Amino acid sequence: MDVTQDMNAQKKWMQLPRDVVVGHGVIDDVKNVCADLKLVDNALIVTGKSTRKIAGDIVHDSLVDSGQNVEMIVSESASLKEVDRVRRQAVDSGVEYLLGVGSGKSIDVAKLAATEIEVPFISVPTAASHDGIVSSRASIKDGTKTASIQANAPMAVVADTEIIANAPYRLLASGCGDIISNCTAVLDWQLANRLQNVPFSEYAAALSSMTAQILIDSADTIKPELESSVRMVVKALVSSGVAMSIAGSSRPASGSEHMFSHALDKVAPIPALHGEQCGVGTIMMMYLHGGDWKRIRDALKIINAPVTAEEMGIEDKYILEALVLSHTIRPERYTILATGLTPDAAEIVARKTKVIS
Ligand SMILES: NC(=O)C1=CN([C@@H]2O[C@H](COP(=O)(O)OP(=O)(O)OC[C@H]3O[C@@H](n4cnc5c(N)ncnc54)[C@H](O)[C@@H]3O)[C@@H](O)[C@H]2O)C=CC1
Ligand SMILES: O=C(CO)COP(=O)(O)O
Ligand SMILES: [Zn+2]
Repeated sequence: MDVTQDMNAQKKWMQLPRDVVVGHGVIDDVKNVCADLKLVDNALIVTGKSTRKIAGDIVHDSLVDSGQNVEMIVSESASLKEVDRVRRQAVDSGVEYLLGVGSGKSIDVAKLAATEIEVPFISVPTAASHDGIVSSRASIKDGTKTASIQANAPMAVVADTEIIANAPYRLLASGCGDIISNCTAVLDWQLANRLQNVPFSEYAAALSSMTAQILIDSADTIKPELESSVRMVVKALVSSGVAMSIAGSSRPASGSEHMFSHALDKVAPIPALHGEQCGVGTIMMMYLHGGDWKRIRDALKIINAPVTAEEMGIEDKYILEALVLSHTIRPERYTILATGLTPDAAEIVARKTKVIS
């Protein structure tokens, strides 16, 4: 390989948020963050029905008071149809930037719409339920399929710990599950590198693993309605998002446990939250890796995140169906699942780890 080729092979474009603001009442700083980024007019806010009242209206009024033209759209679902609707409104109104104010669905719709029209996007999460609040990934439904789409990372993340602490604690516990899932995601990534020479970033892997380990070690500090707990989880989600940006993919934070979660989204009539499913998936995939699955399970229990099918409100049969389906979710991504679990092997995993009784 000549020098130019080698240099191209080494080229990597890492997109990271420019500003990350975390703290009590920082929602009032959104206007200052926009000013700092020279985003001073023509904004479109994407929010949810309930999160509009919690934060969307506050951000809207604050930006209007600072002299900006601001439109707001309530997004019902994280679907391609919704992204198109937002994109069309943004183009028709000639907006200069978008803000996702709410939970994962609103943030993903804003993130992908902003990417498609090549304008900046600011993430203002009202819950710390998964690392999508920071990442450059967008999970968007296209019919019955949910695709994980590469998008632009938010230019800024403004996480108001007071608002997030007041969200249902289940959402914070879900965010913890998504962080703890980094444990098996990194093990899968290392395995894929050894067996298939898949490109691997030591820095992204170390950051991702360390983030999960710190949270596991601090599990007993994660309590409902505590802003210090929110700060810890948000910083961990930021860290996971940065690891994905360094890697240029979701590999540091998404492995076999995520494939299980995506499979459960397909087969379960009423799936649980993303982070909850990933947490339970991590228990079982850690067992397959021959790792300390009990430590994972104990940490999730301390945090009061679900560790069984029953606690997720999902029937055992869907856990087994999802386990057998998991390896087909992203066949190009090699993990411990390899060519897939047989039905009897799936039952052994789920029973040994007490996910099903
Ligand atoms: N882009 C990415 O990297 C990722 C994206 N996702 C996607 O994110 C979506 C799931 O996001 P989630 O936030 O887990 O669920 P969600 O977006 O469905 O929100 C869950 C519920 O929490 C409510 N909520 C949010 N903040 C609240 C607050 N402060 N007070 C009271 N209620 C509040 C919402 O109104 C909603 O009813 C899915 O579409 C999933 O595919 C999941 C993981 C990663
Ligand atoms: O959820 C994610 C990381 O936590 C994103 O991963 P996916 O690429 O599997 O959607
Ligand atoms: Zn995730």
